[in-house]
Amino acid sequence: MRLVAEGLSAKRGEDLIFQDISFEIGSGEALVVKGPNGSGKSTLLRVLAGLLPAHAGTAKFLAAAQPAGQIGEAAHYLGHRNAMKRELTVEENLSFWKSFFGDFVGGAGVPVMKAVEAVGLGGIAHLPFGYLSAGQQRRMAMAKLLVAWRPVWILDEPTAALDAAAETMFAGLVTSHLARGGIAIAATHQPLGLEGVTELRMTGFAGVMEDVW
Ligand SMILES: Nc1ncnc2c1ncn2[C@@H]1O[C@H](COP(=O)(O)OP(=O)(O)OP(=O)(O)O)[C@@H](O)[C@H]1O
Repeated sequence: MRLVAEGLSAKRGEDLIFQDISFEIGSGEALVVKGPNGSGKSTLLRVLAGLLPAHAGTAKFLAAAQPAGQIGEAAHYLGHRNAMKRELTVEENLSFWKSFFGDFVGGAGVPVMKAVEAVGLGGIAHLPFGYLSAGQQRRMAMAKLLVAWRPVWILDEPTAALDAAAETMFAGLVTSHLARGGIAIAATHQPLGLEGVTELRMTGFAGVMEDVW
């Protein structure tokens, strides 16, 4: 199983945000995307997840005995927002996502209550999501990654609003995911505590019209 990006570039409006990004990562590997504010990290992740079109280049998910596919179909995308309904309980939210996503070929998600325990919040799944603290909400958004199997995790600032213990917990989740043969791509300013990751440094062309450079 591999992700292969070749010559990717993306625009926002008329502005070219980045150009000619290529990388390849395989099963059990992680790519950490670094760079200053506005350098295009979130834009790159959104292109990889299929939420924005690439201006040029390709990004493919390749697995044995399957035709090359879009990465988004094989991926969980955890963006800046948690994508949970405040009025529904944690359990209701996670049950919704579990049935909505279903499992991608080759793996199975864990039961909702196990996912809640895995993020260290067993005992509060009956509460409306909106009652939780910012850090607890982020942890519950991470539980979403566990309830349905997706080989690829695309994570945008996953540990923002988390305390040190939660950062360690999250590094453990990603390490387990990689050990299961998964792939992770994370944009972050904070160290994730993962070993053996490939780093992609964005420099960014934000605000520069294409014909200027
Ligand atoms: N809808 C849009 N229209 C025009 N420009 C945009 C749009 N969305 C983002 N941009 C610009 O694209 C550039 C890259 O933004 P992006 O969010 O990808 O950066 P980032 O590296 O993730 O930043 P941060 O570290 O602050 O999260 C920024 O200059 C931003 O202003």
